[in-house]
Amino acid sequence: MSLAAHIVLRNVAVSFPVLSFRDRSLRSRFVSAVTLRRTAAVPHIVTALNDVSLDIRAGDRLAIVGANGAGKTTLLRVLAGIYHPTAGSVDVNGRCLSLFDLSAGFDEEATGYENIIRRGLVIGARRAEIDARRAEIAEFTELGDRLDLPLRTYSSGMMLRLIFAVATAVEGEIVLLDEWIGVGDQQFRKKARQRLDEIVARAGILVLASHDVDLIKSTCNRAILLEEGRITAAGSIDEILSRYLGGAKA
Ligand SMILES: Nc1ncnc2c1ncn2[C@@H]1O[C@H](COP(=O)(O)OP(=O)(O)OP(=O)(O)O)[C@@H](O)[C@H]1O
Repeated sequence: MSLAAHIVLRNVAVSFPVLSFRDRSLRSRFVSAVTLRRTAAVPHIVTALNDVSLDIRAGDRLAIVGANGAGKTTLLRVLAGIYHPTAGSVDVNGRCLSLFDLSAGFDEEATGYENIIRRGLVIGARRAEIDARRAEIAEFTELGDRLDLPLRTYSSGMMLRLIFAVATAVEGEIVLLDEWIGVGDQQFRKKARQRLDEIVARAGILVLASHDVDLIKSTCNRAILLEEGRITAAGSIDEILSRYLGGAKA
């Protein structure tokens, strides 16, 4: 386990400027089309994270808990360096392995082999590292010659095998996960689960954003509750889960 890994967030905010259209009725769209007048776009700011401060140290298995839209994925993306905060500071010390946003980096027209490289770069691997592990990744997928075919010809189970094989061939001191990736058929699932367990055991830090109470309880040792982009509680798993589940026994 890496003892150097740590993450410090201070007063982090993430906002998205979006344009919304106040009146999208059929009538108003017809009038706009006939008069060539454009429907007024209304600028709007969505605040996904607000004033988030957090210290995560080696040995922490942190669960991010919260309702839909609370900001969990946005927080993972900030930790992964995909989003830069609009306010506050983010200090991530250690290499991140991003095992969420499963479809990011894939190209439907590229072959399985080409996609191994694309996806590897997206999750944080270096090109030389992917090249060195190409054969091992290919073997883990058990897809054989199908790796020479374009991704659009893959079934969803085959696609998941590829995603998982790439993800687990790369080491990370900090592992960022949303759900435990449930992959393929029974035989592959067992092999995948074992590999993921090893990765998590080796990681200095695990951050897991999930709605799965059993997974959180079996994996994490501390938790935060996100509500409308803010951390409203931090503490033990039982404490945070019972608060999240509305006082029901977790
Ligand atoms: N790219 C974006 N543009 C505009 N708004 C966004 C964007 N990404 C996220 N949001 C908004 O930010 C808020 C937090 O979204 P986020 O995906 O982080 O929530 P979440 O807790 O992961 O939700 P879920 O449990 O449903 O996956 C939501 O209101 C969402 O609509």
